[in-house]
Amino acid sequence: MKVGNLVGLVGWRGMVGSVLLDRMQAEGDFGLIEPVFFSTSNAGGKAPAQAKNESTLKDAHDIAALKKCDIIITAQGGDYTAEIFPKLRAAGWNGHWIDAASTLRMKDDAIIILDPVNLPVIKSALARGGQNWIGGNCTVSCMLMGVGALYKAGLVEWMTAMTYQAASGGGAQHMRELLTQFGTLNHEVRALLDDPKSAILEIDRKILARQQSLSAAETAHFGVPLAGSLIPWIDKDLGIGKNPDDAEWGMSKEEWKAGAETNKILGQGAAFGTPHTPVDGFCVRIGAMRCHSQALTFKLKKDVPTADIEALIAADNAWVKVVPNTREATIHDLTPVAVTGTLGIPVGRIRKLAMGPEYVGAFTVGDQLLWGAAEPLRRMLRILLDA
Ligand SMILES: NC(=O)C1=CN([C@@H]2O[C@H](COP(=O)(O)OP(=O)(O)OC[C@H]3O[C@@H](n4cnc5c(N)ncnc54)[C@H](OP(=O)(O)O)[C@@H]3O)[C@@H](O)[C@H]2O)C=CC1
Ligand SMILES: N[C@@H](CC(=O)OP(=O)(O)O)C(=O)O
Repeated sequence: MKVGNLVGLVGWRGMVGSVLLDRMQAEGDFGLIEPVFFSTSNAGGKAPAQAKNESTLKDAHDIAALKKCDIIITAQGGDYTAEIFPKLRAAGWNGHWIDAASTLRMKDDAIIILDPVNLPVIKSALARGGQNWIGGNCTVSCMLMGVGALYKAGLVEWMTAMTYQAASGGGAQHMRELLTQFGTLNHEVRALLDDPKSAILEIDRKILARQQSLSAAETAHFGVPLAGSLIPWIDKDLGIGKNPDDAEWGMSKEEWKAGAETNKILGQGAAFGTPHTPVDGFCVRIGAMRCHSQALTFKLKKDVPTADIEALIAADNAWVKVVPNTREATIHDLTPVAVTGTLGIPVGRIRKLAMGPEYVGAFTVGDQLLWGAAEPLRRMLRILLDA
């Protein structure tokens, strides 16, 4: 059945929502829909420029107003989803819910959307009457956009991902806090930096002293200094399982998502214990702004020549780009600075590892607000409108 085009937008003013609106504008999505803009804080206020007939903001808690929409896209956050989604469904709404938040991701009736990787999974759920379409974890989505080809080819026995995740993953306030910390540290040693004869160990000592004395207000969001440091834990502590055989033994929630979501996106068993490809590693917050980077190690099911691996990856989708494994290409093309604000997903450092011919390393970078959050949502909208 043809899906209607009355589209409710919730969370459009936030960081993810703003990136989403920009992309929808750039791709002409607003020409295909009748948008209705909602707000949790400013109902009755002026809707943004993309509004057509509905020029004022509706109340994002008004179930009756939400119920009129054929499709709702939300980047408002998990608390909003947890509160509103069950009420809407309980009120009999059977429209399509497209969501950036993780709340519903692992529900049986939800599909994690990343169509360049799992269009068949999406199409088959749509044919079965699926209505809940949830964006994946940013790190997982960026990783699969880069190396999904190896999974699709059935080559992966297992994979580890060691991540270098940007401040934006925590939200806008985390980005501000990181930059403020950088500024504070720079200010601390400014005079010494300006003097070419000053001693570097004196600068280092002052920086460390300032990092260690940052106040609670200066570390309110990350909890500890991030500028000039790193934090090897992201998202909740899942705690210690009942016994060491528990798959979740000692994992952070971000690390758990790597295995659970990768397998669910691919349409394989999502839970540990069901047939799945083991994916595990360590997730680390670093002082980048909005690109997540990852060092990947694969154990392949067989020895595949490096050139064939590169060719498979390069041919997988329109956004992935293989970066030659040279110093020059790597330092210019395989960094957050090179990738930020683009949909490009470079994959480089592809090489066989010393452990044996089936062991392959790779490094990939992705803008976590684009492929990691906003882009899969607007592409799902287009899939629904085209259905
Ligand atoms: N940040 C990320 O990397 C990712 C986030 N997500 C999901 O998206 C959700 C939203 O994330 P994010 O966009 O970072 O959250 P934001 O905090 O930027 O925005 C969320 C909402 O906060 C309200 N808000 C209050 N003050 C402001 C302000 N000064 N500027 C803008 N909005 C404001 C807005 O709602 P209103 O207009 O109704 O007041 C807005 O929609 C997350 O909770 C998460 O579930 C998913 C993937 C990645
Ligand atoms: N947890 C991610 C960001 C994020 O929002 O993830 P999720 O959508 O899985 O909650 C990070 O901190 O980098």
